[in-house]
Amino acid sequence: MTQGFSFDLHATDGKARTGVIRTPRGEIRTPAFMPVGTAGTVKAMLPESVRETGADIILGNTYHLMLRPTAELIDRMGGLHRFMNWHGPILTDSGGFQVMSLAELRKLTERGVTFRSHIDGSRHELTPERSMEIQRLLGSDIVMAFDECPALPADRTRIAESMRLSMRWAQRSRDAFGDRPGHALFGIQQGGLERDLREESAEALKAIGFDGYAVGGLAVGEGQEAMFATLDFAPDMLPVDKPRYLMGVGKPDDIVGAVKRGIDMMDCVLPSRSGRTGQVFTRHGVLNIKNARHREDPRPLDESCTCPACRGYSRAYLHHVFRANEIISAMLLTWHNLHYFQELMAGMRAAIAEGRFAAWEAEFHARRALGDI
Ligand SMILES: O=c1[nH]cnc2c(CCNCC3CCCCC3)c3[nH]c(NCc4cccs4)nc3cc12
Ligand SMILES: [Zn+2]
Repeated sequence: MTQGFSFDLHATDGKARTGVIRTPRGEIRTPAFMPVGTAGTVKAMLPESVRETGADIILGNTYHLMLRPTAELIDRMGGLHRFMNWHGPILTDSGGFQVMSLAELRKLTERGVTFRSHIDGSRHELTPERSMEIQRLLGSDIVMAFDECPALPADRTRIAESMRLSMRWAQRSRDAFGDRPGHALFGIQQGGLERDLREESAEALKAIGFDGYAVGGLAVGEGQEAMFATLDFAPDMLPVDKPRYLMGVGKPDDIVGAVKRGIDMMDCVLPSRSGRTGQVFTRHGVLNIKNARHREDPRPLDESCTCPACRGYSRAYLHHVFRANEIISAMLLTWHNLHYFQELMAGMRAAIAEGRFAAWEAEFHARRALGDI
């Protein structure tokens, strides 16, 4: 076990778990939702505001930061925590997933991926070794192994070959990561929706040994039913005493279903990105503030929400500033959505600790069935 990094399980309720991940930069209450700080910022939010929403940890984005301003510059500035003034834990992704979805002229080989920057067309290479170096330069507390996530739909042969490549890259990530007390390296399980391939991947990762284990290869278009069917068996293949991180999830009901199946950590751009498009998450479901029906509505977004948007502003105002494309619109809607996602996590942590997760889940779904929100 990497010293300075530990995971304490406090309670379980069915497959749902609640606990704390301890790191030298602070504790992470699980189940945890991790806001995405793409290019060194959680868009439209000050770091202290992100903290106020209840987030214990944020994500940093290796792909964006390696291109601009470069990991070497951030290292010379004292690392990402100092650079962006976020002094809690940071998890950085390996860059691999973003390369495959954002970069141009990508070339994938056993060695890694070469690509051209979507910003200025410059040529770059990402390998397990380079990804570990970049994440070290950023000063990341939780480092993700360099993996390949196959785009679905893909046939079983392609999924098996991709998973086996990711397992070879997982070993190279582990070897290159070295021994960094207080810093953790997470492996990523692949294998699509196939039970035997997921098993082979889990066994390979456990043989290498990681401080935490991610369930990758999901939330890539398979749909919620297939994702939950896979989560009915995949997390159980991973060590019970280490954190389990489901990558890229998700909508509130995806998050609840994942926690119910034993997931401890999740990340998603949804609350921040959709906030900027006017999509608002409330306990009664989703609304879009640009809809004309909010034009003269004096009510807050959510009567029972204590965030600054709900304490100080009406839907009519938020409708106006959204339509006028005012900067405060992105600020208030992002704050509200991040606050809502953190409230969701806090509600589940308490429910699991008190052995009433099933009742909490039933109420979560019932609230959303109400009519006009
Ligand atoms: O197997 C995977 N390996 C590695 N990363 C994955 C990610 C990216 C997780 N968020 C990274 C963040 C780093 C900081 C910037 C923002 C992303 C996934 N995201 C999704 N679904 C959501 C999706 C998002 C886009 C297309 S699908 N499935 C994923 C599967 C994997
Ligand atoms: Zn609110």
